[in-house]
Amino acid sequence: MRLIECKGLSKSYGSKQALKQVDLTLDAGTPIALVGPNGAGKTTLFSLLCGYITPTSGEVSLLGHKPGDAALLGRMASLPQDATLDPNFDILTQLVLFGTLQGLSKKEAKLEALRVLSLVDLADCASQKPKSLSHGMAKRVAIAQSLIGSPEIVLLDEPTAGLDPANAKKIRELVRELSGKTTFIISSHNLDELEKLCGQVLYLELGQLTQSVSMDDNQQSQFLTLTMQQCDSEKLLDGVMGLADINSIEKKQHNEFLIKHNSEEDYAIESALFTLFKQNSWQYKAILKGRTLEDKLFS
Ligand SMILES: Nc1ncnc2c1ncn2[C@@H]1O[C@H](COP(=O)(O)OP(=O)(O)OP(=O)(O)O)[C@@H](O)[C@H]1O
Repeated sequence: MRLIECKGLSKSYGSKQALKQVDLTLDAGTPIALVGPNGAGKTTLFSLLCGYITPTSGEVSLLGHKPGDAALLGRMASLPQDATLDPNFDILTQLVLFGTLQGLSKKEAKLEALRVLSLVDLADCASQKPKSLSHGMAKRVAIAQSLIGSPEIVLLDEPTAGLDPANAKKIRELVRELSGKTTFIISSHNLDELEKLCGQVLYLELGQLTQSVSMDDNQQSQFLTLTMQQCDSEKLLDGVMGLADINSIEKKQHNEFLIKHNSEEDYAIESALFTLFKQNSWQYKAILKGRTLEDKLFS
């Protein structure tokens, strides 16, 4: 069964068309990224998938059901960008309530609430009220809430925005760890993060789905992205072009170069590069097989 299917999905707010004829088919698996400039329609698409708003035209289904259908209770969840907690109740009480709304008994809901809080390292805060939490902690509680009942689909809108680097890393690890059972769809502006986490990247622009990029292409493609610590750029461009099986090398940004080659053996190219670096006493920082997500989307 398809995880998510959209056919000709459109949404207008008055005269503003936020989403235009989006056709989309997603299957369960590695996390899927949703990227696009401000105002591209990402939140609108998430809101349609959650059933918070209805389409102007077109169809959308999740696990074979319409958004908001009772059959999806406990099978899909979302972390909205502006998720807020009720200031009057402690964290545990709020999470237990969400568990019981999914059909768990009070006892089961309490165990589940504590389980998801420990996933985000906040079990110690269970009895605290939201006002005593930092912004990042509140965000982690909201992520915990979306994990109640181990849903098959979880939509995360900017899950690591505002989190410190250590906590952002923990959330990425958590998403990776839970990805066998849950398919995460993550809207974010952080391309580095999405590149590390996601198997597929959807690009929305002016309400239209303009690109769907598979990160697995990296393994097959004959590209290397080279980031140098220090080097003479002109000399590097000439030096690399002088190696066997090189089609082109392009400077992408400061100390970052994209190499296209026609060798079946990445290893042969890599070893020729290392020899070149040694001859010139250049230090490299990273060699990535394939192109960066930024390069795939914007060039
Ligand atoms: N309730 C609304 N009423 C009128 N226009 C809206 C409404 N919600 C969104 N829009 C408009 O629809 C378009 C898409 O907005 P949306 O919030 O879906 O974009 P987004 O990709 O999530 O943006 P961001 O990255 O800034 O969060 C924008 O032009 C926005 O101004």
